[in-house]
Amino acid sequence: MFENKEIEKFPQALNFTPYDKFAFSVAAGETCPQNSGFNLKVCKVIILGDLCVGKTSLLNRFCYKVFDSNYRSTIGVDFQSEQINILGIPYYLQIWDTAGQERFKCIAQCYYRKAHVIMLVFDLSSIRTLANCKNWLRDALEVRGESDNRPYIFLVGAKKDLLSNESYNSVEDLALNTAKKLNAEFWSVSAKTGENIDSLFFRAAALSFDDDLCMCMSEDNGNIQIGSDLICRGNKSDIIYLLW
Ligand SMILES: Nc1nc2c(ncn2[C@@H]2O[C@H](COP(=O)(O)OP(=O)(O)OP(=O)(O)O)[C@@H](O)[C@H]2O)c(=O)[nH]1
Repeated sequence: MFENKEIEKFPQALNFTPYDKFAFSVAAGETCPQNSGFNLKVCKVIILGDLCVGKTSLLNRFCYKVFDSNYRSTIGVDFQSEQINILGIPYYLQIWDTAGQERFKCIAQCYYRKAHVIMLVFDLSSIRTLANCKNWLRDALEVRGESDNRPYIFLVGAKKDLLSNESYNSVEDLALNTAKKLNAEFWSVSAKTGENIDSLFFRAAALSFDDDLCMCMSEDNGNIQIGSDLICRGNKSDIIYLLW
């Protein structure tokens, strides 16, 4: 069931049985047995950042594979739901696009709660918008409920197509520095060319999916279980590694 390259990286995969594949489908809720204890969740992503940095374009490129060079400011908030498949397992990304305009901030903040992923977007060709990312993150974390987990943070440099290699390299250093301070992963993307857009959202989904799967699996004497179903022998981190 696993590719040779995966087995090379992870020899224990040889011990996995065809039942494992079934088990992962069960984990996705396709034929979820009663009391399996697994409830597949949606990954909530919120996209934040200054006016006109490219938030809506990011969403449109990922969900509709289109790019529009005309600018229409977002009013309040908007959202799209996108299904992706991870090893054949359906998983949902609920992506919230917020307005960069200050006057809509209060409205958008109502939607920040329980986010699994925060994407802080800045325009690679406007360094000022990078500096503001820390404020967007501060505001988003402030409205988090006490029981909410800390979301995964992505610092996303948009409009990469507008920069020469030389200017990109100097912005990248600054962005990496900022990402480190914010405990974020830095990604540079272009909604115009599509560069890195799918990879960015797949990465966000993968991290969130890992968490969901980890929560639903239990480990007992080297047996991995979902609810009362034995799915394989090994340990949880090995399985997660195999999935990605
Ligand atoms: N060249 C280039 N232009 C882009 C890219 N992404 C967005 N733009 C342009 O930048 C402008 C603003 O893009 P939007 O996606 O609307 O920006 P936004 O951050 O959603 O703006 P608000 O909704 O007002 O906060 C538009 O004219 C887009 O066409 C990109 O990757 N490359």
